Amino acid sequence: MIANRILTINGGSSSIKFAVFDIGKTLTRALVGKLDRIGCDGTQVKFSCQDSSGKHEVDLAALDHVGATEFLMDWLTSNGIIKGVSAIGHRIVHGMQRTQPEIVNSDLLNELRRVCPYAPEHVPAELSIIESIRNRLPNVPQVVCFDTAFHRTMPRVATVMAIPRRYESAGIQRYGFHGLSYAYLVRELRRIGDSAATTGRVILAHLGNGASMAAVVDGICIDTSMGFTPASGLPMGTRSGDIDPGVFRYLTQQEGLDAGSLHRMLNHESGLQGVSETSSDMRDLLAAESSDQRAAEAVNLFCYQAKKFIGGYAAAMGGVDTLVFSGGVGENSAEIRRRICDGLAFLGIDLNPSENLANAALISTTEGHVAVRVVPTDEEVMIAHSVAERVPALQT
Ligand SMILES: Nc1ncnc2c1ncn2[C@@H]1O[C@H](COP(=O)(O)OP(=O)(O)O)[C@@H](O)[C@H]1O
Ligand SMILES: CC(=O)OP(=O)(O)O
Ligand SMILES: [Mg+2]
Repeated sequence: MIANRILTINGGSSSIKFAVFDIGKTLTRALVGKLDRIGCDGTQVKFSCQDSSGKHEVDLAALDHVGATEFLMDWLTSNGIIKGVSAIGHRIVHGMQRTQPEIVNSDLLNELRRVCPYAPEHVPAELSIIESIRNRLPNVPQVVCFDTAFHRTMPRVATVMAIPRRYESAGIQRYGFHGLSYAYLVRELRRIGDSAATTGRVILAHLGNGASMAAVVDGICIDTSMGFTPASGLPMGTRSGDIDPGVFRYLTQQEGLDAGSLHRMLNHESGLQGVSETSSDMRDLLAAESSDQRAAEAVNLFCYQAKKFIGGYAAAMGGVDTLVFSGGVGENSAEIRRRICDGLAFLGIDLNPSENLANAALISTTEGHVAVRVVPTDEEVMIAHSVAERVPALQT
């Protein structure tokens, strides 16, 4: 087989991000793109893609994940890209106890179908993408990379849930997510020579639509804010984050919500969207907060909870040497970083305002003991590396 390109697919609950890498001595990104607003009733799906010839954008009808995948594969085929693809890699949000990327076969797909109830927002859609590609390209190897794998090093004290022990056998525990992003950030810290990624205490903040943090000691994850599902921890675009279980009883008894509507409310109508009543998008809220108290409250709630997680992880690790901001909010919003770090000088966290405003790679002052960094994450390149390692024909 002539191995020359890897396609990566990062299927989210309402989006598919994709990239194509040329395989040479290193992996070179040839193309990136995204399909947005998948499965949103009556909403057009937007396709956008950037390659060396420029940007391509198409407005599509409302589509589910299979329809969006079919469009993507048709587009890649008609543009002559798919014939160069020798292997395909996917992010799978939940892998239970799995620690390594795996090549897809029928047995693995059957096993992963059993994982669906653990991450119903993500895994069914991710599997439907794999199956649709498999029908089309049965001879192209596909590799799955698990978001949970990074967190498998967490000690029991961080994974056990304080409910009756018997539920553990049903798999109820903290798993943690955003692991491909965290693995990339640790790798990047090492590449730039931050020794805390090898021997030290690091807090990684992946603040995007989905938002979480991880505490990493000597390169090993010891705790993370997402738990049994990606709905817990920090408040997010539309997810509540941590919530008092008493709310479930109240809402089921007083408001007549059933399990399905509770799930929908906590995953799709909560977080920034729920509190602001206008938008799940941090940019919209920052623009509106001076004239809209609800937007201001949503932003403040996000920053306050993020600050508390940093304090908690500093306590868990006995201090912190490096703090990393990543994800769409973490990489781009100086204002959010400023508010999160405000008042954390007692931990040695002190931002340099001009570097912070410039989204510089290092945004802390020399007076602070903590190196505060902005590192753009790259889940796609982590997937591509895993594909190159797992598919023997691709190894150079
Ligand atoms: N300049 C910015 N200022 C504030 N928020 C931003 C900025 N750029 C992007 N964001 C926010 O990043 C979030 C999306 O993050 P991203 O990591 O791209 O999402 P996803 O989880 O879908 O991958 C949105 O809330 C968006 O408003
Ligand atoms: C795991 C998770 O929450 O992923 P995303 O942020 O892509 O929704
Ligand atoms: Mg994301």
